[in-house]
Amino acid sequence: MPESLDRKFNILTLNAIAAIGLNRLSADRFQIGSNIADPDVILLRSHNMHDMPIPKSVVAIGRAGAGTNNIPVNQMNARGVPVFNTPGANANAVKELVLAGMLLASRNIIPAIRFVEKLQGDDTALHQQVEAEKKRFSGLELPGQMLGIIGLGKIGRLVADAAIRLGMKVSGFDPKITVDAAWSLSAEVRKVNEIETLVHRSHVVSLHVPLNDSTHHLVNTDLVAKMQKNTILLNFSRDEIVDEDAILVGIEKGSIKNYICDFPSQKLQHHPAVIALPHLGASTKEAEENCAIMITDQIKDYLINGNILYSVNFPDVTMEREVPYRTAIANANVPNLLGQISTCMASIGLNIHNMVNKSRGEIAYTLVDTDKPIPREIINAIENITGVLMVRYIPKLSSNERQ
Ligand SMILES: NC(=O)c1ccc[n+]([C@@H]2O[C@H](COP(=O)([O-])OP(=O)(O)OC[C@H]3O[C@@H](n4cnc5c(N)ncnc54)[C@H](O)[C@@H]3O)[C@@H](O)[C@H]2O)c1
Ligand SMILES: O=C(O)[C@H](O)COP(=O)(O)O
Repeated sequence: MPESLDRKFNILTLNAIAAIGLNRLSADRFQIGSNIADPDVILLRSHNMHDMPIPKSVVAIGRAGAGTNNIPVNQMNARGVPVFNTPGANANAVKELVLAGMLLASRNIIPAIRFVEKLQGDDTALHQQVEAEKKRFSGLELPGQMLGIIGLGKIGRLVADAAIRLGMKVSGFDPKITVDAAWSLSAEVRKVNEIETLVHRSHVVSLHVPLNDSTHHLVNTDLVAKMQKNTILLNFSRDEIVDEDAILVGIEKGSIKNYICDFPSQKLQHHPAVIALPHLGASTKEAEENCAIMITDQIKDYLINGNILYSVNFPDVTMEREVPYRTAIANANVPNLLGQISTCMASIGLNIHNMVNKSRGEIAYTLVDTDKPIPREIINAIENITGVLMVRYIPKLSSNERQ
């Protein structure tokens, strides 16, 4: 058995990943560190990978979290490298911060706290100033207010459920909603087909979309102009989903009462109507642990069995192991590649025991189990087929073979 089949997998971490997750990768099979050469896998949270060279050795990238805009996913497509994330694992943490933001804004809590901090005098003086000035911070209650949610995925749905329980009315806009997400949505969420209509009807608007070309500056001057007077706008998704100049104009003109976000910027810093948190949405012990457990389990199953679950660029592909000899192939989604792969295997009389092939956009992924081991020259021949992007031969080694 070639040495390379029995070596440890190298895992490079670019951010701190909760130990409860990393501990699932046993030391006999995985070497993990923040300074590992020739990594098989890169694990990260928000580290920006766009400007770093990604070693040729990398066969997967695991994002312990939801957003993958910090990862060059298109570049990985071209290399046949799946990028994984952890849908839903930090959704409750974000939901709680959205609720906090909504309450902070609707009850004017931040300026009220600042007012109290500046009070001077003895208790009698403090009491007099409090009672004289508290009307400045009078707020609104949430029941009956309309919350408009843009993006009804893992987080948007939880925000909708919580808001309904608080007595709010909820509308949602999500032209790309998945069937699963639609099934799990409360029947009380009113579907709105145009984003302009949604913001026009809402007292509070919350953004829960990924950042990509189609959502960049989704909230722009035109959309802000459609908002009701005194809208509370929450952005716990990504900074570039809003045009910050449009936010400032909206505040100036009175259509935005408060902008609450998780992404501080120089332009918005110190603005009295802006509440900015330091990207805290997923920063709870529970979310960090959920994400770490989920991503390490996905990566382990991919490295050892070739199975893919929750990738943002590859289809979900899993197959039970009935025989030890498995090959995983990533290729361009073009005609006749499967035929060429099976011809390669048949050329030395290899019998295919089981096979699964799925495609997603321009990528296809195949798991092939054979009754016998595959010689290196056949793997090389498959690698040389035009359109094949990555081949991994991942036999399940017996304890004898592993020694
Ligand atoms: N602040 C934080 O710490 C934090 C934590 C987690 C996630 N996030 C951000 O929140 C985003 C959403 O997370 P999620 O877990 O809910 O993801 P998700 O994939 O479950 O949901 C995203 C939803 O947005 C919808 N969508 C896509 N484009 C849209 C568009 N143009 N208009 C309306 N809807 C659109 C999709 O159909 C999907 O239903 C992440 O991509 C990430 O950027 C931030
Ligand atoms: O997309 C996400 O999951 C969040 O933005 C969380 O990012 P973090 O893992 O860096 O806190």
